Amino acid sequence: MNDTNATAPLRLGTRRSKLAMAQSGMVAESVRRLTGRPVELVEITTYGDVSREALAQIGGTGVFVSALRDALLAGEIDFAVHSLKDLPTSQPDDLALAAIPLREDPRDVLVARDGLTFETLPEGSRIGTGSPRRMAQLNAWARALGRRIETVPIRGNIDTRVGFVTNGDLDAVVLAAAGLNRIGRIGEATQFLSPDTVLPAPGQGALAIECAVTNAPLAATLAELDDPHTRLAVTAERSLLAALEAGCSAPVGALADFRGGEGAVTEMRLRGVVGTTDGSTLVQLSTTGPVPASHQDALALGRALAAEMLDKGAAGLMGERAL
Ligand SMILES: NCc1[nH]cc(CCC(=O)O)c1CC(=O)O
Repeated sequence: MNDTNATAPLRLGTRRSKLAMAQSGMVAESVRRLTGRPVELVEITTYGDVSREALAQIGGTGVFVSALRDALLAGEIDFAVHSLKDLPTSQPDDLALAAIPLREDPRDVLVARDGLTFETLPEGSRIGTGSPRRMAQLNAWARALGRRIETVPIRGNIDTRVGFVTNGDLDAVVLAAAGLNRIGRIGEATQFLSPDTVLPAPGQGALAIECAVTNAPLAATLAELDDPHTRLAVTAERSLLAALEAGCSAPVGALADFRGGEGAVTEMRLRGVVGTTDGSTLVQLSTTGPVPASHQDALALGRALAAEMLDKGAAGLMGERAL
């Protein structure tokens, strides 16, 4: 590792996409401020970047992360930044999630032509998303409004997906607010989708900073960038996902948020949804209780809500692999 020389640059492994570079750049700046050491970006190509298959069909989780993890374990880089929602729920023993910084907006947004919203899009509008979770909830929403929409499977980076609207191929696309914001295009969102209607992916909007467990001094330093409430929230969300035995491409949404009085946070609410991609069936549940006192308590909360969802028929919906 690099810590033998306290002035040597720290090597931050990153994917080449605009989003990954933006996220890595933000974290690099924080780590520079924290350590006083230079941080060097090392570009790495992952399978998720080169594959042309629909993400839901590649089958495995973590297509964006394995090459970064290989580089960490090979000692080619010192740390890596991931979108937490792209990380598999099981953590390898030899890698540490050293920090989960304060999460930004977890919501999905609509980017529609002509400033339209979900409610003002004309009948039969074509809405692009490659995510079974988004399809299920958009179709359920349309059914509830007595409206007809068509969800169209797309993939590609954020610029490509927004491009389907600007070039006139689609009426709208749905994206994560956080990603759009990080690449400087949040101004093009025409509607922020309330989690009451569309729950985001578990961990959406949060970053994960990972390093090798053997690099204990670096892990301890990076831990200063951790936000404990964000970590509790995403731990519960990901525990729910794991307990439903669902991968990152499954039609599962989850969001934990905090409530309290007089500035003090006292309660955490966890909401979860699973559905069929046609939106004909959604199992959506919520639980609220004291802020989990530990990582173990957050895991237990996610498992408990998942068990309730399975009781209500979620198991039958998990088998479905979208498109
Ligand atoms: N699926 C890819 C992906 N992974 C993370 C983000 C956005 C950033 C985040 O959620 O932190 C996106 C783009 C999107 O879903 O629109």
